[in-house]
Amino acid sequence: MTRSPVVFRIPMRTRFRGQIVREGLLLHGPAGWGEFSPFPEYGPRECARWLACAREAAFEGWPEPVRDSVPVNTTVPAVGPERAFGMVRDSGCGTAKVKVAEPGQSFADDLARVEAVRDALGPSGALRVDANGAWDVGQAVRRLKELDRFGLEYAEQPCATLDELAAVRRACDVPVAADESIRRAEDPLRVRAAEAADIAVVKVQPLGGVREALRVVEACGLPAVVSSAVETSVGLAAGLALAAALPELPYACGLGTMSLLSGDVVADSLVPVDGRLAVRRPDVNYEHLSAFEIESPSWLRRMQEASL
Ligand SMILES: O=C(O)CCC(=O)c1ccccc1C(=O)O
Ligand SMILES: [Mg+2]
Repeated sequence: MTRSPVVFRIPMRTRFRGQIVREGLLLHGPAGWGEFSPFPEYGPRECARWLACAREAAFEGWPEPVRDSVPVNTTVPAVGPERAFGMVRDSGCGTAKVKVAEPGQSFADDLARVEAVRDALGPSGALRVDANGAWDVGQAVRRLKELDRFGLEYAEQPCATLDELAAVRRACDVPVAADESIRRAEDPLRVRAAEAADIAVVKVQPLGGVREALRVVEACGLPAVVSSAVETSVGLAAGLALAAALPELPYACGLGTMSLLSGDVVADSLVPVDGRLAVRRPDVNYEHLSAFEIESPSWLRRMQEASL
């Protein structure tokens, strides 16, 4: 029996991307549950791809995995150094991604957070930063050189545009990863043509599902880092299916984001153990779900508008 869509609202443990709650809609079909949780600022055109991902999960299921677990990074929001140290130590992950250049934060705050994360990881850990496109080329080059004192694996979206990313790449040794330039682009393949990045960050919801993301990665020809959009374990499972199905997986995935949410809609959450997620698809648990379920005609409308 197919169930009606359910809307959830889950408080975040710390503010992330300026948000304090994560909302979305869960869609049920013969293949299981899918998550439709575009960010508030996304319009119907972008939302159509997010919905395609939920529909693939609910009606088709995913391609066969080629591995049974995947390495993940822990994600460190714009918190103070003590908190950042504790989050990384408690995560058990050997790779950490640190948010930098967030509104209201100074570069001194970023430096202190990155230093604390390096201390928590030890010298053998991998440390990446994500500026969400906030720097201009000059700032990016100077700041990445300074942050690289702590040893950077790569910098995610240091600047907003492809031309800027290409300029940063030419001027600095830290590898560049494209996130928003893939996630919000009409044509994600332009990243490669512009020689704007060394690495492609791929998220299944904004790309339109696991199969579509596999096609984008193949056509793009860059090594992929599979990441979440901070989803419940229903949405994370789709990202995990992509990471499990990619022919090559050279980097830890940004799928260790359950720790950013205060609850989940499944009983057996996709939480990493020793820095890895076992490849599986947890089922919705109605007791957990009911704790976060809300009435929301606006989410049903958002889904309809994304279908037009
Ligand atoms: O990559 C990760 O570690 C987690 C995902 C993440 O950072 C993220 C989650 C939601 C929206 C934007 C981003 C981002 O990478 O900028
Ligand atoms: Mg990013």
